[in-house]
Amino acid sequence: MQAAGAPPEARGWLERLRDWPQRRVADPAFRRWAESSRWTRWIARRRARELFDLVAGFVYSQVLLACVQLRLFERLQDGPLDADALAPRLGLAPDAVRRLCDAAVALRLLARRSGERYALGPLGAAMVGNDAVAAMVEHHAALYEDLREPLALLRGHRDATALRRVWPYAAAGLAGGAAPRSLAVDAVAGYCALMSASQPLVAGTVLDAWPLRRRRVLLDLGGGEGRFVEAALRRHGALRGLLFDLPAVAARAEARLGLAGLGGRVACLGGDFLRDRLPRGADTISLVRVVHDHDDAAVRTLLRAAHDALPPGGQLLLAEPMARTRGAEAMGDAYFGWYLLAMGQGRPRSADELAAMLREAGFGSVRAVRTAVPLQTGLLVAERSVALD
Ligand SMILES: CC(C)=CCC/C(C)=C/CC/C(C)=C/C=C/C(C)=C/C=C/C=C(C)/C=C/C=C(C)/C=C/C=C(C)/C=C/CC(C)(C)O
Ligand SMILES: C[S@@+](CC[C@H](N)C(=O)[O-])C[C@H]1O[C@@H](n2cnc3c(N)ncnc32)[C@H](O)[C@@H]1O
Repeated sequence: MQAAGAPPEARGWLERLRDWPQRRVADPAFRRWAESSRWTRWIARRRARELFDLVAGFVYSQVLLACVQLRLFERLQDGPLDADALAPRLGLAPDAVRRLCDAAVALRLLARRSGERYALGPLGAAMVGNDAVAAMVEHHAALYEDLREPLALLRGHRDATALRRVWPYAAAGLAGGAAPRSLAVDAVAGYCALMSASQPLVAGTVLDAWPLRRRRVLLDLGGGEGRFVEAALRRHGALRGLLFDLPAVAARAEARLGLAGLGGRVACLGGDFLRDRLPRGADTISLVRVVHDHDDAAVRTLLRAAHDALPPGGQLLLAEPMARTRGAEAMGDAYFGWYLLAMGQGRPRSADELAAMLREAGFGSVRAVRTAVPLQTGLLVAERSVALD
């Protein structure tokens, strides 16, 4: 194996072959030739468009944000409207409506119809009633504030990031940060609401991929306000639930699940899953959008504790967006990689890395389960061996 960064002549022929096109493209004279040749210019145009999308990504995001804030997609649900009809409903001048809608058409959020009317486009249609994605889009103000100076983030110069205020348990390791266990109910309200609103991206996808038939008790670790446990209990009438989260969050879950009429089937327990003994009695444990929040040492502690809390044959479901997801690579290492950098802890991990950590924690078998939309969540199911381990 060659050391990374080895000189070209020292590298294997296969690697040099693979890198050859990029070396050619990196030469401005080659690019000039390839842009004008009839055989290659389609590739040049496609690369130009892809690169332009990276340059302009923030602008596109803000067009989407404006549409979400104005509830534009819902307003077009009953049929196309022109700028004059939209203007009073959006509280904008007709020219501003056209500016927004033309941009949205270019991004396939909207589509143009005769009579200068605007209709839902293929991407805008998928946003109608999609409160989960809308909530994510709206909270990105904090992320973008932190990303304004990417090098400061990379160099670790930004302790007081906006995202750390959104996720106060991530600030717990910092000087002056509260221990997660002592966070107040209103300190967790913001992220609990965001997680509740976005849980529809996850719960149905996970439970479709891995129904909890024949499972008796589900313990949802870091279960937030209980949306996942609620979805599982509603699907499986005989299932009972346990929810474990920080005390302030568990209290919110208990109140919400009680109002939802599930108080008799779920117990909500407050504690710190990195320091406290986990409750016993569950044959299934779920970690939904929890592991990527934590650094490797904490994940090892958590997975080992989950393993020890399960009986032989017990199952652990680990569901979260995963790095290197085929077809959604940018979601993992680019989006979540930088989101978690700004948040101050954790990292996205690939299914293979997570599987290795699960085995290291003692699980005898680990399988990757395909979900309908892997961009929204991947899923690993690990089983504690029946034989003594
Ligand atoms: C009818 C005819 C003739 C043709 C139709 C053709 C057809 C079949 C079209 C398909 C239509 C369809 C089903 C579209 C589906 C679209 C979907 C599923 C879109 C999904 C989009 C999901 C998105 C954009 C998800 C975004 C998620 C984000 C940004 C999540 C962020 C999560 C964060 C920040 C979590 C934070 C938690 C922490 C701190 C990391 O732990
Ligand atoms: C990103 S949220 C996910 C919530 C929920 N599972 C979901 O998918 O909607 C992570 C959850 O882990 C909880 N959490 C973080 N650190 C914790 C700790 N040390 N002990 C217990 N819960 C913790 C947070 O309070 C939060 O509810």
